Amino acid sequence: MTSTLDHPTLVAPTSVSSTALRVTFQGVGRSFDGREVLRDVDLEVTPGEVVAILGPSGCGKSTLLRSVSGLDQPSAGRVLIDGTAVNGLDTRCAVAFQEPRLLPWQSVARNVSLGLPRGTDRASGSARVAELLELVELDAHRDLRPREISGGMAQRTSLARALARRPGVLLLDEPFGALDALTRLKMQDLLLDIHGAYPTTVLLVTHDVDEALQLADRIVVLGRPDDATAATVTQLLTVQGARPRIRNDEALGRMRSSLLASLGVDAHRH
Ligand SMILES: Nc1ncnc2c1ncn2[C@@H]1O[C@H](COP(=O)(O)OP(=O)(O)OP(=O)(O)O)[C@@H](O)[C@H]1O
Repeated sequence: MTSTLDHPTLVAPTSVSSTALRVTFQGVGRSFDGREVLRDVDLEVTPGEVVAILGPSGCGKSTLLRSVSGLDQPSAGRVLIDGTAVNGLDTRCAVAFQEPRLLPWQSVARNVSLGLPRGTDRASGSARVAELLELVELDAHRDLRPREISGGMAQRTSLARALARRPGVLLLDEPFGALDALTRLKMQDLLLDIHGAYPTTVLLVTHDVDEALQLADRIVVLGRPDDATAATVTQLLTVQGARPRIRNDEALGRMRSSLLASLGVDAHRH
């Protein structure tokens, strides 16, 4: 990778600003074909907060995230953004997935511009794209096509595209899950820089306990209590300490062990 992410000092472009929005889950439940996946999820995410969602595979993390963007509708309860119920695709949110989902025949810059709100005029659109490319350190690579860039660069393009519309809520579904370990750590640092420059509300689904501990203000654990058939919030933890956090900090280590145990993993083996 040819980026300068090894030097993560970032000067926030002054015009990158947004209104971070509150997200409220009220008794959210979801069943598919009569099979209950989620039940009674209640959670309040404050504006500008970073909340990580952990839980065993298939417990409904992505489904919960999709209910915020309107990509999926709960069968019970509701999701509110800034006090208004989500009803269909919600333009206050932007989503980034594990796969960057870039258009292969378009340049990096053009892919980012696809995230601009409809009706953005040409001049402010290209200024916005230039700002975002600088933010994710891709300004030197703006004319390359997706096949010419690394997985990490593609994921940075996807993040920039998600930020293009200045979302009040940024939804990240395993955004770094397909990246190698080193790129993943750099992307976590970059996400903190992005959040510093652009302090929107972030909901992050991850399988990685360390990633959650590094990035989140709070961690939500979804699970099925006492052999219940559906998952709900089984733990809600506040992560202490300003970010970036020291990765081998003792208190974080204790939290890590307890999270791994609650996910059914023996911390001594990992
Ligand atoms: N559109 C759908 N139709 C039917 N079943 C679905 C649909 N979407 C999700 N499911 C089911 O709901 C359950 C939860 O899926 P979801 O993808 O939300 O879990 P997850 O916790 O994100 O999983 P993973 O960690 O493996 O990504 C799974 O059993 C899945 O098969």
